[in-house]
Amino acid sequence: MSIQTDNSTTVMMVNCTLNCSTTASRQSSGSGGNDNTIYILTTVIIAVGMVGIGATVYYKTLWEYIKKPKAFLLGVFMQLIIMPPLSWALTKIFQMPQAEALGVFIQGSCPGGTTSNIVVYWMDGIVDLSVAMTGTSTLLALGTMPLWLLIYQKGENLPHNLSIPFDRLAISLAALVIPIFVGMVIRANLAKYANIISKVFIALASIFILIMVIVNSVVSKIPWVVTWRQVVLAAIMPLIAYLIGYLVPFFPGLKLTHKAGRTISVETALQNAQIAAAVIQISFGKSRIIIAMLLFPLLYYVFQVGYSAIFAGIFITAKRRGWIKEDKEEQEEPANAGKAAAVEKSGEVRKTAVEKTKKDGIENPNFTKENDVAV
Ligand SMILES: C[C@H](CCC(=O)NCCS(=O)(=O)O)[C@H]1CC[C@H]2[C@@H]3CC[C@@H]4C[C@H](O)CC[C@]4(C)[C@H]3C[C@H](O)[C@]12C
Ligand code: NA
Repeated sequence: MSIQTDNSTTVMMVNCTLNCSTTASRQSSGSGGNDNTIYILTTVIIAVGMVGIGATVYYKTLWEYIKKPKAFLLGVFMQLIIMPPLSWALTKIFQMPQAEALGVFIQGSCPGGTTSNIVVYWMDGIVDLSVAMTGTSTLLALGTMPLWLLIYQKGENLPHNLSIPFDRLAISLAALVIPIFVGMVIRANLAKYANIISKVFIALASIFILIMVIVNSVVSKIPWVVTWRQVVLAAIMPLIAYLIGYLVPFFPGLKLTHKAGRTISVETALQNAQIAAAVIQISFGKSRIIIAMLLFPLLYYVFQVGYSAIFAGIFITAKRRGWIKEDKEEQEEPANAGKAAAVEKSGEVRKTAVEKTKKDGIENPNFTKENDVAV
């Protein structure tokens, strides 16, 4: 059994090596001349958001998470090792037709979405940890994505050579790492402005990403063919990912905090939909079967952001009403140790403020507020 396609596409796909992937993407933009503009605009907006995210990250805290890598490796493991087989299993359970199933698997084998950093910020998770996980999973995806897709191609007997858009994966990585670095430099050197910059930039990016989702979807001339299986899978896949991402950290030996669990949960569920769309467009841009695949990343993106908004809403409300109290164990998070160390080092804050920071387990943005008050 093979994917239904026309001969010219098969020839193109077979001949298509890594080098021609850019050409293929240019050719495929016939189906939507605005695709490159859309891509560049979206990338710039995300980069702006990532400067904001970077401005909440204190380099020492980030380093603490990388030095004690239990939580951060678990997130990367969930993202790169658990999600692909999970997506495969779901396509089997729902007996998805081959082309549609491939779209789902491509989405499942993608690295963590950069949107996770923003969601973790709204959800009062550990942004530093999220940044470490997204960065690492995007970097490692340069290797794991081709590997998973190769395994899938062999296992499912697919006739095509799937093209991995290494250039776009690299751009995705750069658009993540460089702006976060810029933001971290702001935090380290202009601590007074870091708070306002992070708030404004993250808010701007959140609003503009939403606008982009709507505008992009309308402007691109993709035929809107969606099957019920795609909708069902896009609806349950992020939900299952959220659930296992939340439960796994409670595994007896792991002893991770609720906050870390929440962060890993978001990181597991939020997949990079842009990369998935790029893999599909570059590999199948000229083929009619692209219709059966391309809308899945859009659906997945809409659902993952939708769930995130709902969970963040519930969480924030529960916290405001005092239904949720962070555990005592939260104090032992390396984040707080790092922040407390930062406070001590700055020497501008009285000992009591240090104690309070430790006690409350305050996150970075608040820490500066604390700092400002105390100075
Ligand atoms: C704006 C969104 C991602 C924003 C974001 O935050 N990106 C960071 C990476 S991450 O995804 O968070 O990890 C992206 C994610 C999926 C995209 C659709 C995919 C199908 C289709 C492809 C066509 O070429 C253009 C129109 C099209 C409908 C696309 C519109 C828009 O571009 C969408 C919604
Ligand atoms: Na992240």
